Amino acid sequence: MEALDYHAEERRKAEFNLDEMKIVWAGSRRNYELSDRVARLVASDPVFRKDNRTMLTRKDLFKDTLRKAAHAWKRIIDLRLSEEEANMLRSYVDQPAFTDLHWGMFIPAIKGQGTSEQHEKWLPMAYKMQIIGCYAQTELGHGSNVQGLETTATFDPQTDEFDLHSPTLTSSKWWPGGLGKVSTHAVVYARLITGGQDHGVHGFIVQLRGLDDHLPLPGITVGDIGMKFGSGAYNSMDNGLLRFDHVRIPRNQMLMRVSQVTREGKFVQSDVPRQLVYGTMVYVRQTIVSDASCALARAVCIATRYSAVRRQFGSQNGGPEIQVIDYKTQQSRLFPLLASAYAFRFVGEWLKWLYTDVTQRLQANDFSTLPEAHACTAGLKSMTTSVTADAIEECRKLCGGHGYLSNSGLPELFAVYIPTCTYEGDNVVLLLQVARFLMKTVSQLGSGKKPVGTTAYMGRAEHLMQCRCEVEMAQDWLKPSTILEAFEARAVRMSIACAKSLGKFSNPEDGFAELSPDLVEVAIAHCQLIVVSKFLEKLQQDIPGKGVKRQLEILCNVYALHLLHKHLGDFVATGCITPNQGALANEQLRLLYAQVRPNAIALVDAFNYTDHYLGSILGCYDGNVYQKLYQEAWKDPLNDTVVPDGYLEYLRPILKQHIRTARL
Ligand SMILES: CCCCCCCCCCCCCCCCCCCC(=O)SCCNC(=O)CCNC(=O)[C@H](O)C(C)(C)COP(=O)(O)OP(=O)(O)OC[C@H]1O[C@@H](n2cnc3c(N)ncnc32)[C@H](O)[C@@H]1OP(=O)(O)O
Ligand SMILES: Cc1cc2nc3c(=O)[nH]c(=O)nc-3n(C[C@H](O)[C@H](O)[C@H](O)COP(=O)(O)OP(=O)(O)OC[C@H]3O[C@@H](n4cnc5c(N)ncnc54)[C@H](O)[C@@H]3O)c2cc1C
Repeated sequence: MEALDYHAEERRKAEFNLDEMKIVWAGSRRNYELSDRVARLVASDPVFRKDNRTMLTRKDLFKDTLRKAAHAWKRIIDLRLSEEEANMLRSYVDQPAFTDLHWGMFIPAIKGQGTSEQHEKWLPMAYKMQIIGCYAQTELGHGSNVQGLETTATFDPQTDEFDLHSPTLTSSKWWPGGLGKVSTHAVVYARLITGGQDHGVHGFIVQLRGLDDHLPLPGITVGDIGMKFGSGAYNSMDNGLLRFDHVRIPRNQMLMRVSQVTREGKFVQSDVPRQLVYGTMVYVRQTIVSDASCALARAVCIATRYSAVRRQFGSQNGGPEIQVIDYKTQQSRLFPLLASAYAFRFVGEWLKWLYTDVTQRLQANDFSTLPEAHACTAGLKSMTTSVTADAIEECRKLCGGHGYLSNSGLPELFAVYIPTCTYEGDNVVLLLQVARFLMKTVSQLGSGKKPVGTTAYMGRAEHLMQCRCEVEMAQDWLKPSTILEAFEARAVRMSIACAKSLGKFSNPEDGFAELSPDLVEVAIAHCQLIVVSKFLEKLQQDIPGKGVKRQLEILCNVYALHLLHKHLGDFVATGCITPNQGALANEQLRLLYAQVRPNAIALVDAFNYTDHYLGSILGCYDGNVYQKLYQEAWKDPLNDTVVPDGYLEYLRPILKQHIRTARL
């Protein structure tokens, strides 16, 4: 007998070819097929079960993580999975683990900052997981201010070694994932000191634990920093603390691509910019943008499917009540998030291209695009994670009371996701980096140096400062060039206004500090422009499949116009549009929501998430929500007994006392 599909009617309404949309979402047919195969592999494996995760104690959760990581590694070896498939498998296992840092930061740090000899020595061991590494940069006293780190690595020419030391309490390494209980090695960031001179922060490969007994090596104190936000969630990760008491490592364990220390103890700075020491962060920020689209898509998939099942009010003549997805307020909260998931997917694709391009240039000693790559990765990491974190919470509210249940999947998704706003660079700190880059670009506008890449629009500042939006009717807002010009004009006008205000300060740094809230807004406007423009560029491509391009055009317009509506103050105050044109944009937005509505379920089906990965009763594919919620409730350990533990000690005496009091 065929299983019931509560969404069948919704699926029939779709006006586009779902299979083709799945390919667009995955990036290519090949990606789709790989990802689909790996997702099913994980979903069908009982070791990767995760429905009981939030009930586990920290110790049990951690052991479960080790078990899953070991099993994942076995599957990767047995099935001879490629690096790409292995990464997919780890992400579908969906449990933060030391392996994220080993593959995601330790190996990239060695690859990006190590010499070829260091690659030859360390990478084969790391690839085979004969050593496991983490990325130990942040300290108890400093995270954002990397140049303020206190751990020292002092060169001793007598022994040809570095002496690693934690001189103060605040110099203790604090937060690195995988450090607390697992890593045998770390790339440690410390101040390099030679001949009494401080050369700033550099990376060093340091062994932390014995490879036979896993015990900390002499001079090393290491442990876990404790429970974090939420149940389950990021508590599967052993974020750690680490102190060095004059730990000795050989000279050749300093990562020496950017600068070197000779046998005599001479510090040599190569032609490579010192910012390359920060290269791993650029790499990870880029991956975080793609991950944002996945997390956002996941929350939106849950909220959309549930909104189609849930009915409240409006029954007529005893007929069914209204599906909550048909309420305009629900649509105006949900559909912009759906559009944002697609928008972040495409900007993530583009950012991956940008990162690959800058990496190839760096290999050829062309460092010209590094500042832009830094600004784009920093800004988009910040913007996409902030939006996604807020969106997950919004999706929880969109699911009403049931969204608050752990088995909706949303509380744990929120808890696991929100630290992305902090790690790999606090989002405000990163936006200020973007603002610096923009102010520098504006200051060079008169110099004849033509802005390129994502700031090319500033080269048309003269036009953008005085252009007038030509929208007269709601449908005029559907013209891509109209949308793009409005976003460009807003970004350039906000930038130039801030630059002018900065010019009033005698000390530019004082001005930057004073105006930093405005500068953050400028950076956000610029990042939103990037996302809108990359979505529009995507639509220039040949996109096959009945109705697929049309749906993407609708989503792109929803994305852009909801931003315009949300930031109407900016657009009107800078004179880019009139209040009436703002009202027309809102009118058009309502019409667009009506066009999204029949396609909503199919648009989230296109993410191709398995029920295992979604981990949500409210978001399950067949929509059989109520029966599953009811069955699940009985699985809670509190329901193992009819009368709860503690009744005799604590409840009964009160109840009896109540009876006695009543009798008095
Ligand atoms: C190979 C297999 C791959 C397998 C993949 C496996 C899949 C996994 C996917 C990946 C998942 C990863 C796991 C996720 C979990 C991550 C856990 C989180 C880890 C961490 O949090 S690590 C710690 C991160 N810490 C930070 O981000 C600190 C933030 N602070 C900074 O970055 C900098 O200090 C700051 C604030 C940007 C700059 O401070 P400032 O003091 O002003 O800077 P400097 O004086 O040092 O330099 C100024 C100068 O440099 C430019 N700059 C700054 N940063 C960069 C950079 N990154 N790149 C290029 N240029 C940079 C800056 O703009 C200034 O330029 P000027 O021209 O103005 O001088
Ligand atoms: C779950 C998790 C995992 C992590 N994993 C790792 C890891 O594997 N390896 C590692 O090395 N680190 C790791 N970290 C540390 C992380 O990178 C830092 O916490 C992060 O970079 C933020 O730095 P901070 O904690 O010093 O924040 P702070 O800089 O102290 O931020 C506190 C507040 O001050 C504000 N602020 C700071 N500077 C400025 C400024 N210049 N202007 C305006 N406002 C400012 C911030 O916006 C924020 O509101 C992890 C952190 C978390 C939460």
